[in-house]
Amino acid sequence: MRSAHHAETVRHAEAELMARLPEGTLMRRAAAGLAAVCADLLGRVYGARVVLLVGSGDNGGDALYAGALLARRGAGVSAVPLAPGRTHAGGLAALTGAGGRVADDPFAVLATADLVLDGITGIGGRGGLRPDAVPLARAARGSDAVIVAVDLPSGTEADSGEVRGEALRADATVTFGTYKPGLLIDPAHTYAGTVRLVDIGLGPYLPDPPPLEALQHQDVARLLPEPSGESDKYRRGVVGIVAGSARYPGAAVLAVAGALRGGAGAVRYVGHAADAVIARFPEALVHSGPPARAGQVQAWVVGPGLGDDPDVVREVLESRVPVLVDADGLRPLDPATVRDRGAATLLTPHAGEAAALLGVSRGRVEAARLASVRELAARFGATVLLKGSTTLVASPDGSVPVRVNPMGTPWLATAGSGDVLSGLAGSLLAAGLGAADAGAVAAYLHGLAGRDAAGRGVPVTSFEVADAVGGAWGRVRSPG
Ligand SMILES: NC(=O)C1=CN([C@@H]2O[C@H](COP(=O)(O)OP(=O)(O)OC[C@H]3O[C@@H](n4cnc5c(N)ncnc54)[C@H](OP(=O)(O)O)[C@@H]3O)[C@@H](O)[C@H]2O)[C@@H](O)CC1
Ligand SMILES: [K+]
Repeated sequence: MRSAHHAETVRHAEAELMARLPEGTLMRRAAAGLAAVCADLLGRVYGARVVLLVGSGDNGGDALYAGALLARRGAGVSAVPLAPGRTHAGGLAALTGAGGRVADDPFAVLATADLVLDGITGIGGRGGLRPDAVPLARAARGSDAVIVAVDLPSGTEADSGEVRGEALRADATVTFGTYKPGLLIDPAHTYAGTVRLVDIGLGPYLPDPPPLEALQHQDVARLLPEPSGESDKYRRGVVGIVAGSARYPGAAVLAVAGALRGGAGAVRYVGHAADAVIARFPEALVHSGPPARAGQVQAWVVGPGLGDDPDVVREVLESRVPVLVDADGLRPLDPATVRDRGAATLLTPHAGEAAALLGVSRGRVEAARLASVRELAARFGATVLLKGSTTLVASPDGSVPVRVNPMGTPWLATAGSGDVLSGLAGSLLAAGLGAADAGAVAAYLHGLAGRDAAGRGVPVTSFEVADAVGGAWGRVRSPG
């Protein structure tokens, strides 16, 4: 599991740890880890041209100490202070002592740099880059240099992943002590490049559980349902899929495709696309409805391609089993009805649907994904999976960590992809996973399957993604 903590929490942990250590130890640890990553990226340090963009705080200090270490190994290191007079004094002395210098012409050194370290702001930064930093960030981006952000890409918000203005686009980010939420959540995530964590010993001082976490293979493997020796198909769970319409039969077929790969013992389809479903998946049980008469299920999925059918959504929500509501099912949703349910509810909106539920613009949801998913979960008293390239899963209890899916891929932004995901997550619900686990595991497998299906670098269809889920499941179980 990868954990992320907010800036304020990191500061508290840092203060506790620093009280036990000689002054400057943490910054030296951070700088050593940072310099090691830079050396790795450069391949050959001797003779490399390194430029440090140095802000007024400790983020700049980290860059200066790391620059000093690289200078000692023979790199030509130039510092560009953005707030001369407020530059970290110890760091600047270390750099000049090691043979580094302050650049006379920042744009000239940036034009020929091999590596640029972004030490403008870290967890103390607010808002986007200030006007004086913007041309420097652009010059760095316009050069051939590898750009390494110190702790965070400057201009991104550590706690929320928001980008309020211009920010520096890095190829890699070296972060200290713990991940910051912004490194894992879009839009800031896309500015961070590859993220490397340097352990500076903060672990014992950070709260557990964290506010945000990202599953990894072994976490998903632990959560996957496992049929026991006595399982028959009904004990393994039946998932009911209420989806599709005469107009959109394809959504039903795709949701069933996802559900068949999610570990439930059987898939019961209810609706107007039964012929299309059975033609493609003869193993599915089909019923023309209504859902209450279709037979027992351990979880329902309602919504993909359903069209306008508020009555069927209401009927499914009245059931006593977990319900996943997606797509058209989200439109008629009333918070009180969902809050009053006796079983778990998992809502799976994309940004546009989340915006409609919250009564805000889609742009607002996309800019503030973490706040939006939390707000929805609180308002509906439900687990909410907000789709996107960094899918988030929030629980109704705000003290439970929000899960961020690290496996997203832009290849999944394709028609029908969400239908497969909802079937898959519903199947995991029927197999007995809790709503947050079902959502996070489904997003993970779906992302991995999307990456696998697009492995040849060609566009993928949603069926191909569904087909790749089995392989993803196997790989998570036995990596390598
Ligand atoms: N905590 C830890 O465990 C460890 C922390 N370490 C490191 O310390 C970093 C945090 O350092 P920090 O607190 O000095 O803040 P930092 O991010 O350098 O910003 C400082 C100043 O920048 C300014 N400023 C604000 N917004 C701005 C903007 N948009 N554009 C330009 N400037 C802006 C503002 O000053 P102002 O100009 O407003 O007076 C603000 O006070 C952390 O990220 C990590 O790298 C490691 O060394 C070891 C362990
Ligand atoms: K930075």
